[in-house]
Amino acid sequence: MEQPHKAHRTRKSGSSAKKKSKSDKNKQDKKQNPRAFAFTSSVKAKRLQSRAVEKEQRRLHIPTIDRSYGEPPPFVVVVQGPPQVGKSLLIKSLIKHYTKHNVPEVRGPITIVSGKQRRLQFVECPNDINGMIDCAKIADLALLLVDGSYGFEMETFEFLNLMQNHGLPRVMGVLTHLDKFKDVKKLRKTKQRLKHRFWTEIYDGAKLFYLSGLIHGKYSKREIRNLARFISVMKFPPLSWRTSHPYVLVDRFEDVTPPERVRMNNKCDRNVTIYGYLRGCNLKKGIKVHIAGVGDYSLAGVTGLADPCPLPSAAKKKGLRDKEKLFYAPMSGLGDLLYDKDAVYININDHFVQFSKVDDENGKTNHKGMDQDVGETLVKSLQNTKYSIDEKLENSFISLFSRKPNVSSDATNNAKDTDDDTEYIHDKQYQTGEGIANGLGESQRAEDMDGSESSDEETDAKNCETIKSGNNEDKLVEHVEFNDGRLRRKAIFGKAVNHGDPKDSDEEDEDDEHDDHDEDNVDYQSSSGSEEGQYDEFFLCGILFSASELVLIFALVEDSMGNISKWKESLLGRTALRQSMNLKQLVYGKSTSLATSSKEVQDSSEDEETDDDFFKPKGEGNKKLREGMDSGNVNTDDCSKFKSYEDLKYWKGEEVYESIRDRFVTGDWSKAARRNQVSKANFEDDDRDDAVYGDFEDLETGEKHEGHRVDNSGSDANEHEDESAVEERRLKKLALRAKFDAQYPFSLDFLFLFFIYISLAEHLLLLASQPLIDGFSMNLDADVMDDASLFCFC
Ligand SMILES: Nc1nc2c(ncn2[C@@H]2O[C@H](COP(=O)(O)OP(=O)(O)OP(=O)(O)O)[C@@H](O)[C@H]2O)c(=O)[nH]1
Repeated sequence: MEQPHKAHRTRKSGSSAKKKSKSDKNKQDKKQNPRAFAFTSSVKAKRLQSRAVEKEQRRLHIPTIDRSYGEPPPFVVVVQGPPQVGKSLLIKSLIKHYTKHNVPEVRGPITIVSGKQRRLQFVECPNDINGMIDCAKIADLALLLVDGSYGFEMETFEFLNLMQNHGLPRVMGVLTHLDKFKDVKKLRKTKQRLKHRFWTEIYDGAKLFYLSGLIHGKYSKREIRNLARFISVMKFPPLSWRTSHPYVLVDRFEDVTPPERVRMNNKCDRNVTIYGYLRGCNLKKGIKVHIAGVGDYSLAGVTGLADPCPLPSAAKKKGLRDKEKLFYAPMSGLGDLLYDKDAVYININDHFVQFSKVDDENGKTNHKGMDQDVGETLVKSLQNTKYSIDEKLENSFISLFSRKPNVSSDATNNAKDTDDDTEYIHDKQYQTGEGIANGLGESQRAEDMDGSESSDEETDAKNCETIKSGNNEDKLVEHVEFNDGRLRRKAIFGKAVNHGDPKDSDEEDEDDEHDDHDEDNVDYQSSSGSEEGQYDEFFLCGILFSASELVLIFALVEDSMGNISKWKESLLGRTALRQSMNLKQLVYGKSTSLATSSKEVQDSSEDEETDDDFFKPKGEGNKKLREGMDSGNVNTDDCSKFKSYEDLKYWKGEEVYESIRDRFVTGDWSKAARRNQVSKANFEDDDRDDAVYGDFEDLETGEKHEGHRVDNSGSDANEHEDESAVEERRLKKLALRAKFDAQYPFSLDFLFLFFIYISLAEHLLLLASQPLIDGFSMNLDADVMDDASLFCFC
């Protein structure tokens, strides 16, 4: 008989029971059939909604009306960068990518068809300011090439600035020469730093491409493809000024002046035909045109020609056929034809030409025993030259000024120690803006590069006269140096000075230490022992002392410091020259007082060996000046005025004090009246004296001038009458006063004192009634208190 199985008993305790309860709980928590992407919390829902709205908002733009019709002209891609950065190579690589053709030389604009609806015209920006200005005017896209191994150079920022002034087109950065970095870590760091700087200068998130190096003398195909794709899909918003003005980028021109006219007069007016795509708006016949670098001319006529590089047919198909990948580069010698100003050249590839290079080692030709022809030798020697004249000229440069700065021998040694092939020339400082594309409203200051390797920084600090002030991050310092056999103008921002040689990867590990060191370097000018510190001191002195004193002080410092302070000589001279000349001096000439004071300065500087003379109190000079005035030294202050200092009274005398006192209520008025009479009499006497001096004889002409003599005899009687009247008045006054004194027994003095006492007594009473400090009161004598109360109540 079959026994029934025992029913499974679920565990109530133990590990398996625990596990079971846990899984049951999870099952309960999980919602049945939850909907994908549906929100469960209201907060999350709100957040999602606001994010979606923001995204939508960001997509909205002010609509730009594109008024162009027909086939759009090719977009101009300007490739710009400092010399030898790889501009030509990039253009060649891009053209190779788009058209599968090799361009032997980049000359003039090169037009290519890059897509079904798009043509591009590549232009290499020349390395001169005029070329940059012209290119900034026409660029739809600017590819800014930067030598990554060296850092930013001034050309880049100059061009950015120019573009900003002409309406900023699309800008993309391309870093080259990155293969010079041996250390990956350092490469990564440099890339990051340059990217952030680029963002700071243009706008946050501006595109920066990296070309990691050369493969068989060309950039990597993958990198070029990426760059080309980016250019192909890029949108070029029309710039308003350009769309309303017609302009032509000339890609070919021909001189069509009749040759006979040129033969007759080489400097006759020429007729030139120019070819190019018309951009902006329509061009009218007879309109005045400006040819960049040439001048203003009137157009004789405009003709529409067949498109030399047409867009492919509009048939619906994917991509371009090879046949449709057209390009047009009339100045670059493409298609073996090169158009020049007055000629057309046919280019024959080198491998078609057989040069007879069969010379032996000694340079003698084995011509089957025959002697070599002179002409043949000349041709062969021409063939043997390694570089053409053009190349030689390009590589050479004329230096008008001595390149080496007058640095101290120590500094030069230091520079040599750290970097042998780098010679620093000078620094200039610029103020960069808050970022070139501020107008776009999207630029934000990215975090500044953190300073890194400072091995070269020390040399920078020593060799360059860098003037730093204010916010260092905004300062763009031009740093001219001799590097790689040519002059380069490095752009340095604030504390991020030289980011270093890509080869010195060993130093990278010590970054942190160097960071600290960097900061030290930034502060080098504030260190007291440095020359910069002394420079500050100089200006401090300039504020505290007048120019003449400054000269003296420096003379003393000069003596005590010997050769150390030699650098101040020029400053000293300049300060002495810059002694301020005021308007009065310019009009009336240097007054004698100044002359004397400067004489004094000279004298004292001559006697500067004696310290006693030097340490004179500050007001000494002024005192002497005053003495000079007192002794009747006229014209000391203003030549135009005559001021006799003898006439002035000496106000500090006891007598004068008394006379003043008598003029107040408390004084003796009668005395004052008497004194007045005396002074008046004196004054009249003086007048009489003046009258005596009034007549004189002109010795030159023999004429005699008589002063206005006043006949006093007639007026004597009147005088006596006046005197008696004054005496009468005085007596009257005295009588009045006596009467007043009789009425009021207190004199005025007494009344005055009386009022003072009253106010004092009030004060005392007040003090006595109030405890001074926590329960302490003033213990005053009972008599004093009585007196005080008496005063108060009377
Ligand atoms: N190692 C290395 N060399 C490069 C790189 N890019 C360019 N070069 C080399 O730099 C040299 C100059 O290249 P070009 O394309 O003539 O430079 P450029 O800017 O047109 O020079 P200019 O027209 O004289 O201003 C060439 O020998 C290139 O091979 C790079 O990324 N790495």
